[in-house]
Amino acid sequence: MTDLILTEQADHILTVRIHRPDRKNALTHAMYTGLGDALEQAKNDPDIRCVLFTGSDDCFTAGNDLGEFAAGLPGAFEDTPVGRFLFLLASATKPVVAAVNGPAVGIGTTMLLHCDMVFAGANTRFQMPFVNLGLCPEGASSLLLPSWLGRVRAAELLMLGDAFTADDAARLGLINRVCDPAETETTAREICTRLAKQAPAAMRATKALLNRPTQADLRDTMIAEGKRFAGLLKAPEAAEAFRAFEEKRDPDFSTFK
Ligand SMILES: C/C=C/C(=O)SCCNC(=O)CCNC(=O)[C@H](O)C(C)(C)COP(=O)(O)OP(=O)(O)OC[C@H]1O[C@@H](n2cnc3c(N)ncnc32)[C@H](O)[C@@H]1OP(=O)(O)O
Repeated sequence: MTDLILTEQADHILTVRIHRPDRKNALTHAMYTGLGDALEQAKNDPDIRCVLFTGSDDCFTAGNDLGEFAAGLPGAFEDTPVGRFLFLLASATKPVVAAVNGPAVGIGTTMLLHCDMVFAGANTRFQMPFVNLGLCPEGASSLLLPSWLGRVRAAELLMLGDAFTADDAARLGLINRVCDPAETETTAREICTRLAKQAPAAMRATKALLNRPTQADLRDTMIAEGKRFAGLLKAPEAAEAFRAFEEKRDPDFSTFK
């Protein structure tokens, strides 16, 4: 049980809030377990008709805790808390909405690819800096981004790993709306309220049909990504990237082959 993931159930909506302000909401194994537990709760409780993921007005999440990354993955990807969370998210049958502000880094961006609707504050900075960290894509982003955005746009986001704005994300079709950061959560909650009033069986069928084109390959993709990711985590390139982050400098990959 972690107090860094806060849940609240009201009006048929389960709000799941990432709350680790001193570390920019960076996600630890315990926090992934909390996120996975929340999705199990949503799956099993018929009173819950919609899930809302959020952080605070100035931060969604800085992605995986880099200190924990340095210690490697605790087991095969599919057995880790992050693997369980991503599988549960990708197989959720009820609508999932995200309200995002500030940094949404790494899994903070890729988890949104599995949300049904995403509302982002104008202060949001999305980023998938996997290669910049000596790592590779996760969360089935290597499957979903090229199929939705096209190969070259996906390669740009994943290979350069630059941050991009909420306006960029809206142009790419990755989010629904750019909001005033103070109103992102309220806007998302209004949508959740409407989703929770919709016919549940029709909603499940619609979600299943929207997911159908990629669903069969999602799990295999995540496992393939997870295998490479786990290998790269143990390699010197990632070690250099993590050291550089700690030392607040750019990584130097010039000597690696
Ligand atoms: C399977 C999942 C994969 C992934 O998610 S890969 C992605 C991993 N994440 C990252 O690479 C992001 C690393 N963090 C950053 O780049 C920056 O932060 C931000 C852009 C998110 C925010 O920058 P700024 O506003 O300048 O804040 P700050 O001073 O860098 O951070 C405040 C404190 O939070 C700690 N922190 C930030 N991100 C992480 C993290 N991901 N893991 C652990 N700690 C983190 C810092 O170190 C610092 O702490 P102190 O105040 O003690 O210096």
